Amino acid sequence: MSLTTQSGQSSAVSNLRICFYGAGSMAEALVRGLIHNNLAEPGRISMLNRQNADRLRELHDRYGIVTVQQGVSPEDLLQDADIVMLAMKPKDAAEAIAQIRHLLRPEQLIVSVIAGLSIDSLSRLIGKPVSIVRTMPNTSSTIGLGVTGLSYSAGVTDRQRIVAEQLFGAVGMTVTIPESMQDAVTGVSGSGPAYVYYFMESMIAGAVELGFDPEESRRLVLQTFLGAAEMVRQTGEDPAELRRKVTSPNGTTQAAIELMERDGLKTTVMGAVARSAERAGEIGKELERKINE
Ligand SMILES: NC(=O)C1=CN([C@@H]2O[C@H](COP(=O)(O)OP(=O)(O)OC[C@H]3O[C@@H](n4cnc5c(N)ncnc54)[C@H](OP(=O)(O)O)[C@@H]3O)[C@@H](O)[C@H]2O)C=CC1
Ligand SMILES: O=C(O)[C@@H]1CCC=N1
Repeated sequence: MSLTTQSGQSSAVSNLRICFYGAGSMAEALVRGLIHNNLAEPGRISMLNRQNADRLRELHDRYGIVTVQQGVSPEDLLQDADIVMLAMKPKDAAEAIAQIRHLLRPEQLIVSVIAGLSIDSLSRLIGKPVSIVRTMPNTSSTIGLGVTGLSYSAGVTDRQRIVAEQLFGAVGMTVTIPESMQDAVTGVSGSGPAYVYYFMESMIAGAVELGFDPEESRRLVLQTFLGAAEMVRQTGEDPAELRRKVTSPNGTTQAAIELMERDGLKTTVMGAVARSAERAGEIGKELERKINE
C-alpha cells in the first residue's frame, strides 16, 4: 500500500521501515503524528527500549506498531530498518549506541533527537560511515504542530534530506539550520512548550486565587492562549503591537504589565531561553568527554 500525505502527494517515507530506539515521550509524539497524518503505516514502524515491556505493550495496543512482543528480535528490527531513530536520554546514548552499532548499515539513515549530541560525537559512537540527521523536535509533534530543527552530516544525500523533511514535516514545521544553531533551537522551541505550560499553570493558579474553580480557570486560560496565538498567526502583527492594543492607558493591563516589568519577567524568560541553549551545549560537552575517556 502506498501512502499519501495530507496534501495528496505520495510520500518518500511511506515505503520505508522506521525503527525507534527509545520509546519515551518524544518517540511517541513522533509516532502518533506520523500515523495520524497518514505518513507511515504502523506495520512499518517498530520500537525498542531498554527494559520497560509494559510501555512497549501500551504503544503496540495504542498504535499497532511492531515491538519485540510480536516475536521479532531487536536485531532484526534494527537491521531491517531504513531509518533508525535514536530517542533515548543523552545520559543513556553512549551505552545504547554501543549496543547496536554493529547492526547499523551504511545505507541506513540515522536520525537523532538527542539534545546536545553532536553529529561528530554520534559518528564517533557509531564508529563507521553513516548518514546522520541531527534534529531537535518538540512534543507538539503529537498533534502535528511541532517545530523541528534539522541539520545534516556531510554524507546525507538529497533523497535522504527529502525523507527527513517529510518525516518531521508530517508532524509540524521544519527548519533546516546549521548544526551550530541546534542548541539555540533547543532553547527556543525544543524546551519552549514547557515555558508556555508554566505560564499557563501560573495564570490558572491566579484565576483560582480570584475565585474560579480549577476547571473554569483552565478553560479561561486555555482559550486565552489559543486566541492570542491565533491572533499572532492570523493578523501577522507583531506580538508587541497586539499587546499594545490590549493595554489601555492607566488601565488594568498596564497595571499588570508594569508589575511583570518591575519583577523582570521578560529578562527571566530571555534568560531561561539562553539557559536551556547553554545546558544543551553542556550536555554535548559532557557526552564528548565521555566519548574521549
Ligand atoms: N521530551 C521532549 O520534549 C523532547 C525530548 N528530546 C530528546 O528526546 C530524547 C528522549 O527524550 P524523552 O522521550 O523525553 O525521554 P524518555 O525518558 O521519555 O524516554 C527515553 C527512552 O529511552 C529508552 N532507553 C534508555 N536507555 C536505552 C538503551 N540503552 N537502549 C534502548 N532504549 C533505551 C528508555 O527505555 P526504558 O524506559 O526501557 O528505560 C525510554 O524508552 C532525549 O534525548 C531528549 O533530549 C528532544 C526534543 C524534545
Ligand atoms: O529537557 C530536555 O532536555 C529535552 C530537550 C528539549 C526538551 N526536552
